[in-house]
Order: sequence, then C-alpha cells, then structure tokens
Amino acid sequence: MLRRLHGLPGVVLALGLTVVAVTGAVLSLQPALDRATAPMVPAGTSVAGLAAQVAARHPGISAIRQRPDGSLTVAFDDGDARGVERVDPATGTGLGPYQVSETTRVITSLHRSFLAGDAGRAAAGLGALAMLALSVSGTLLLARRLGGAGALLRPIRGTPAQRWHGELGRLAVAGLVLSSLTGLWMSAGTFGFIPEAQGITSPVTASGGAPAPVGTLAALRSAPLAELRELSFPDPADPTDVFTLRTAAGETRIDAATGAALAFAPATTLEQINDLVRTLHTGRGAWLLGLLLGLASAAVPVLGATGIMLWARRRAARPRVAANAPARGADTVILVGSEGNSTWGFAGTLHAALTAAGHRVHIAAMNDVGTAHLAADRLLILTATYGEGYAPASAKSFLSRLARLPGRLPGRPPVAVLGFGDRNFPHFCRFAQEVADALETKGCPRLLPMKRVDRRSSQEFAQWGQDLGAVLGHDLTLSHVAEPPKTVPLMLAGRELYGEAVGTPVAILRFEAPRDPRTGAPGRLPSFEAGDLVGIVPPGDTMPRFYSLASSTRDGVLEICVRLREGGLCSTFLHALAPGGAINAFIRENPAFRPTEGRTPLILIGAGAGIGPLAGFVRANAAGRPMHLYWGGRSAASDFLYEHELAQHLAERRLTSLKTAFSRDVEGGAYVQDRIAADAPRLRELLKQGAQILVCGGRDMAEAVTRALEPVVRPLGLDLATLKSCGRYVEDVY
Ligand SMILES: Cc1cc2nc3c(=O)[nH]c(=O)nc-3n(C[C@H](O)[C@H](O)[C@H](O)COP(=O)(O)O)c2cc1C
Repeated sequence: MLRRLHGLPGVVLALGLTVVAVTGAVLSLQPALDRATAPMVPAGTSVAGLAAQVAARHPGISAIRQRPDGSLTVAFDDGDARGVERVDPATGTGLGPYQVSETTRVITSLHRSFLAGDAGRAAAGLGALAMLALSVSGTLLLARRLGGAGALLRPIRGTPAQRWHGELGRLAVAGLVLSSLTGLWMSAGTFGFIPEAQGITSPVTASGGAPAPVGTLAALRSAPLAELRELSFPDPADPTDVFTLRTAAGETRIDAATGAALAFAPATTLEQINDLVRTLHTGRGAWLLGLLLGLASAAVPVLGATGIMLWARRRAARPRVAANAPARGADTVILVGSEGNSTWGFAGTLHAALTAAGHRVHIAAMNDVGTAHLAADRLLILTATYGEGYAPASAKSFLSRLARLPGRLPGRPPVAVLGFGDRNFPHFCRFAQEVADALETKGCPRLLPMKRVDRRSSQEFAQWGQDLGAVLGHDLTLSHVAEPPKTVPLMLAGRELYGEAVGTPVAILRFEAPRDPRTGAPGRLPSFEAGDLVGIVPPGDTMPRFYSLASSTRDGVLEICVRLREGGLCSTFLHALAPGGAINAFIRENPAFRPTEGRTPLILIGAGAGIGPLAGFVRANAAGRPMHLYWGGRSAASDFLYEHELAQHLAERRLTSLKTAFSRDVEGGAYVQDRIAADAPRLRELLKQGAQILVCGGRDMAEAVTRALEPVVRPLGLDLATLKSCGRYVEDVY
C-alpha cells in the first residue's frame, strides 16, 4: 500500500514537482541576495521621520511599504512623475525605481501556477499535497527498509540509485515537509479557503481640520520604522480621509490634522499564522531558512530521477501474471518471495492451474501482505531463501509486517508454505521454515505441511501440486519448465592458475565481451560492481552457478576466482576453458555485499578464492580510503593470489595494510583467524572509528572468523549480531 502510494504517483508527478521545486530553489536565493544588498533600517528612526523626508521629495506620495527583506519602497503620483521607488531608510533619498526583473516574474509565476492561471495555481496546490504525501510515505518506506523508525539514520545499502534516493530523501525530508505544508496553506488562502484579515471595519470619523505636516503626527512619531509594514497616505482631495498604519501588531487609523490614533485593530491569530507561514515558505525575513529550504528543493530532481529508475527496475523485475483476480474476493492468495524471479515463474504456473480449476486467485509479493490477503479461504506461500538463510528481496519485510498484525486471531486462512532453495547451502529453505513457523504462531492452521523444492526441481513442485489438489478436492497438474535466465556470451581473455602444488587449484579468469563480428568493434560488458555475482550456466545444464565478481564494468573485464571442485560441473568446465573460449553468463546484483559510502576504514577478511571481490574493492579505492586486508591461503609460493597486484596497491595507498596467513608453510603455518586474534587491539581501534567488516570465502573460514572476532568486539560493548544488523559486518559466504 505504502509503495503504491509512493511509487507510481511519484513517477507520474516527477516532472511537475521538479518544476515547482527547482523554481522554488531559485527563488530561495532571493532573500539572501536582498539581505546582502538592502540598506539596514537604523535603530530609533520613526515612521514619521522617514515619511517627512520622502514627502518633501514626492508631494504625491500615497504609501510607504517595508518589504519582507527589509527594503523600503514608496509609491507616488506627483503629476509629472509616478511610480514606485526604493528609498534609503536612513535619509529618505531615492535609490532608483523598484522593479521585479522579468526573469524573477516568470520563475515566480512558474512556481505558483505553471504560467497557467487559476488552473495552474490549483495544480501547484495539489503538487504541494502530493509532495507532502511522497515525503511522508518515503520516510515510512525507508524506516521499514532499515528496520524501524529508530533505524532511520543507519547506513543505507543497495544499488547506487537506492542509496542516492534514500540518503537525499532523508536529508531533504524536513525541508520538503515544511515547504509543502506551508505551500498548501498559502494555496488554500489563494482560493479563499482561509479567511482574509478584516482590519478595522467600523467607520472612523476624522476631525476634518487642515492636514498637519506628516513629520509632526504623534501616532506616527511613536511608531518605530523597523516595525512598519505599510503606511497609506490619505487622499489629499478628501479632508475626511485618514492615514492607515499597518505593523505586525495590527492596524491603526490616524487623523491627518491632529495625529491622534482614531482606531486600532490588533492582528488576529490567523493573520499571525499567515505571516509565519509566508516567512517559513519563502524564507523572506529568514534568509538562512530560505537557503536550507532551497537546498531541500534542489534535491527533488535527483529524487525524481532515481525514483523513476527504481520504479522501472522493480516493474521490469516483476513478472506479469495474466488474469490476476483482485485481492478482495479472491478465494486463494499466492504470496511470492523471490530475488532472482524464478520463484515467480513457479507461482505463475500455480496461479494458471488454480485459475483453470475455477478458483479466483490473487498473486502478490510477500512484502505486500495485508489484511485483504488474510481474508481469503487459503493462503499459499512460495518463497526462496538467500544468504545465510535470509529472506529474498520480495519478502524482506514480510515477517515484520506479520508481527505487526495483532496476536493470535481467529479466522486466519489455512496456509501452505513451499520453500525453494538449494541443498548445498547449510540453511536449506530456512527462510521458508521461518515463515511457516511465524504463521503457525499467528494462529493460521496448516493446509499442508511445509515442503522444500531443491534447485527448482519440476518433479518436486509437481508432487506438491498433487498434494495440494488432494486437499482442495480436485486434480492439480503443475507442469513447470523453469525459464532459463537471459544470458550474454563472454570470452575468456586471460587466466592465471594458482595452488596446484598444494592441491587447491584456483584460477583467476578474466572475460571480455566478444567483438562485433561485422565491425570488429569491442563489445560492451553488462553493468556490475565488484562483489556482485555472475551466474554461469555450464554446457549441458540449466542450473547456473554463481561466482563473486572481482572487478567492475569500469575495469573493462569481468574477473572471477574459481576454485576447482572435485566433480564440480561448472568449475571443471571453467578450469578447462582456453583463452578465446566462450561462456554464457548473467549478472545478479549483490547490493548487500558492498563497502559503505564514506571514508570510514574497511576491514576485509577472506581466504582462498574469497579474495576476489576484496581485491576488487581495493582496486577501486583510488581515493585511498583506509583498507586493511586479512587473507589466508595454503602456501605463499603456490597460491598467493593477486600477490603482485596487492604489493602495487600497498605502494599506491589503495591498500593500507595486508596480513596474510599460509596454513601449509613450514614456518608456523597459520590461518586468517589467527591473524585476527593477534591483531585485536588494532582491530578494536578501527572499529571505534566506525570500520565496516567484509568477509568473503568458504563457510568454515567464515565461522572461524566469527569465533575470532567475537572476543575482539566484546570489550567495545558490541557483538557481531549488532554489527550485522547495521550493515557493519557483511558476508559473502559459500
Ligand atoms: C547468493 C545465493 C544465496 C543462496 N542462499 C541459499 C540458502 O541459504 N539456502 C537455500 O536453501 N537456498 C539458497 N540459495 C538458492 C535459492 O534460494 C534458489 O536458487 C531459489 O530457487 C532462487 O529463487 P529466486 O530465483 O526466485 O530468487 C541461494 C542462491 C543464491 C544465488
């Protein structure tokens, strides 16, 4: 619901909101410029003093006005000359005609009405309302993603677009909420929804005597010039007319002959609110606030562009399901947890089969779970598992949303959970199990026991379909042919082999995009960062194997470190590949395994082929951010991967320190965890500076590293779970 409120409306309104925001940002510079150029009102000067000085030059003076930036202007009609002039508040001398530049006029009009009169004014008002809704819904979405309102300031991980959108959004949100609320109020005032100030309504009777010189009028002599808003002069042809003096305190009518105050109407609360709103919106009279609001507005185009990118990606990633029934009124709801989309394919097959059997079936992402889904007759959940047994992207917020629903309630639908995973991972379908347990705790009866599908097995899926059909009382044939991922061809450009002498052959393989066969022009690599995954489908198989990337697109090659596994189909294929040989590959982003932004130190820990992405992070560190690498191999002579490149990085300060451990070396064989334990004081110092730890390699190594790190972080009052939850301890483990 929140995403629906934020996503599509944001995309549709991006252009209009950008116009309002950019023009607002330009206008916000005006108060600061005015303040720099407007002469100051000297303390102790009275309204009468200035009025007398100006009236001596302009007999036809009709009004003196103090503008919000503090400058003073005079309106006059002297017969031969008329107009509005800026005046020096100290001497009353003229400073030239007052005029708003054509550019400012156009920008103001664009800002207020898109140059389209009343319809445009209404659109700008609705724009303010939309900006308010987008700011609030965006903040709630970010809080949800980071783990609650208390986590709103945590580092944001993800793709560059996600990070820019989140970082800029949270920096600008206060300014945008203030600008849109005050803009809404002013817009409501324009359309008469907020009553105008009435001022003095009862008739005022002037003495009718001959007008006295303005400088002698008592009520004007006692009014400080600094408080003046506007002084209107009486019509010289009408002896009963009076002066009208407006200040922040209210409105006073003054007798032109006696100088007495004839009537006074204090400013109402509504007028004071209107004044405050105007100041808060325009920054006039509060130039610094104006600049801050301007900066917040300047973020809007970037928020719009990154928002459109995120929306388009999410849309492209979500498979379309034909004839999806509305959630309300559906008898069966299918919720999907997927990262790489293959589970959506299975869910689509299930949706089609149930629909064909006469059910009204609604399908949605697990992240979108809501009360409407729980009103169905049955709930079917299909979810993958990722990382260390965690939720995939489309199910990240499912458990927290479920937990927010009130405790055990009657009337929950019966549930069947089907987990998709890979038996090679130690936490096979763990997330699916967690979901099944959480639903049981919530009081949802079991429609079927939880089942697991290993490596997208069509047979296991079909079997589950039969079980489901049996409880539904009809046949259910689920024949699903998994759609192969869309791959691109890449060619092996170079290889280096290490570790043969110590029984762990590891190859560094560098791939390039094939040249255009007609023109011979170099091909384009897909877009990726070090730490992302490349999926490679070995010949004769449909299941991709994933390898962590040691390079980014900017390096011009796709680089991976592959350890040869006994009987491993893909690693055997890759080790046998000769230069010029081709692979079919696709990129899977891995935004969870990236260095945080900024210059806080990084502690990189790995063993064996796990050095790949870590070497990639170091290579990209042209800015010389502190990076400390701990790496373990078997023998310095045989499998010291990237040895020369790392020495070069140390010399160039891309790498701050390197600690290696070789388990088979004669002089005191050691593992990477031994180096960590020995370096505890230094690591503590780095963690105190906010360091992030990135671990890459085999599962046993990662577990040993955790055991070594716990006693390192404990004296700091920290633990690895806390560091993990705020993105300061991330792993890429296989
Ligand atoms: C990086 C990565 C980590 C994975 N981690 C696990 C895991 O911990 N447990 C598991 O059972 N499956 C794991 N898998 C396997 C996926 O859950 C499985 O391939 C699933 O079918 C993917 O579904 P999807 O394409 O809809 O995301 C992992 C796959 C990848 C690529």
